[in-house]
Amino acid sequence: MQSVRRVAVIGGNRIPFARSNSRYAHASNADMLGAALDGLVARFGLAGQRVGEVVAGAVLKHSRDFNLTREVVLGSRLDPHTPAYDIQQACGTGLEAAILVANKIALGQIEVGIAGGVDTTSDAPLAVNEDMRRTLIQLNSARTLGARLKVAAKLRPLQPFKPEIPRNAEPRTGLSMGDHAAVTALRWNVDRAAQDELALRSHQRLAAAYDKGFFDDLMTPYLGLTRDQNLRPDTSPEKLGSLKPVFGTKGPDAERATMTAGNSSPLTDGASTVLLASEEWAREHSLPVLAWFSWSETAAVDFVHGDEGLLMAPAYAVPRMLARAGLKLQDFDFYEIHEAFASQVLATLAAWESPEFCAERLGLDAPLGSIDRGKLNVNGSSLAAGHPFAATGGRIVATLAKLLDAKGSGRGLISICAAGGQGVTAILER
Ligand SMILES: CC(=O)SCCNC(=O)CCNC(=O)[C@H](O)C(C)(C)COP(=O)(O)OP(=O)(O)OC[C@H]1O[C@@H](n2cnc3c(N)ncnc32)[C@H](O)[C@@H]1OP(=O)(O)O
Repeated sequence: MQSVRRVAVIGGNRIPFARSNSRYAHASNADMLGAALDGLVARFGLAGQRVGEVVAGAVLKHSRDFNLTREVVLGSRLDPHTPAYDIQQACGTGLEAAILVANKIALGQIEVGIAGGVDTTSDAPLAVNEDMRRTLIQLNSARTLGARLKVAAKLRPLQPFKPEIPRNAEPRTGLSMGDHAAVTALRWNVDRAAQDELALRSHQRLAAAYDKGFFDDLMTPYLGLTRDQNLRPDTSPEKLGSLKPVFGTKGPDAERATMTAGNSSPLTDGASTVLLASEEWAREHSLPVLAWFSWSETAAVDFVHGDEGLLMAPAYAVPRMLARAGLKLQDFDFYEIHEAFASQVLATLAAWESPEFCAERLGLDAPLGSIDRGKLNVNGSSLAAGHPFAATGGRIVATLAKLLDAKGSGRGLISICAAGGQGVTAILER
């Protein structure tokens, strides 16, 4: 096997993210991923080229989209001989796709690849209920009129019309992501003011990045949007402070609920793509390297039987990755911690500062310590940009790579929590 090679992040392209049921209400996952990919192909002159692999995914997708990514590639200007496939690791999908592509490049299996992700909650796959589904399948395979009538007789009036609507909830607990995060917020004493402050900063920083033109070469306008629709440059501590809690509002701790629509990421539609390549490929194509994709780690927590917290897996993944890379938590110029909820970011930082957590859960002699908050999500994150689940990883990789390129040297940490108690993390270097 070939020895490990350096993996270059060449650039990214996404479409502006839209609020659910708004500007992209009539766009499908294929439309949006196609738009993000078309922009990437145009930006890097990839039309007609056979790329080693395209890996992407969607958390919510229709059954017709069994290999959404391949369909999107076939509809793109890439050479149709480009292999492509879907993966799914909830909100970690986009970053995990980048890790898969990076690993193949590192091992010399491919020279260049594209990672991506897309999601829409506006076009969520509604299914008919279980009884109706089975009956329809039987009806379709019944061979004679008599057999069909027999199956059709099983249909009860109105019953067929009760759909199964996908819920943003954990199958094993029935709790939403937000309600899980609310339990963790209490466990780590994350207060409301700190969450609102993080949210405010996210909006201010994203707005400033747009004003500076930071996203000009990372984004393609789509369906009339040129900026993320959720961005509220005019939000204020007063407005954020006036919003009512929406998660953790039931049960004995309802009075202590702190999570609102302002300090939670919104339901969002959007897509992103990232171009990764070997150093040689970048040189041959005269494309500059923004950053190197150097380390990654995933972790999972037992949120069903244990008290680790559904969205706390990055708190475990990052220290493992640091140990392998021989780095300290403070050895970074940028920290990109996905803002699923402000409370999730703050609980993760509190865990790394906690001597008890670091000793008992991570087996460390000393806590990881605190980070320079000025280096955290410097161009905003999901609270302001929105969070189309599988597209968030690509947004973050491209953003961080460009930040490192602009700085000229340094290191950035990516941390993404995901449903199912998983966390996907990575390090980019320049
Ligand atoms: C691993 C992971 O990433 S887990 C995360 C997965 N994602 C999720 O779970 C999504 C969580 N989010 C949600 O479910 C929804 O967005 C909710 C429940 C938080 C909010 O939904 P909605 O109530 O539809 O949100 P909406 O956008 O209407 O906001 C509610 C109100 O807050 C206001 N608001 C929201 N954000 C802000 C802000 N930053 N500043 C000022 N006002 C705001 C809105 O204007 C609206 O006010 P109005 O009622 O006067 O019109």
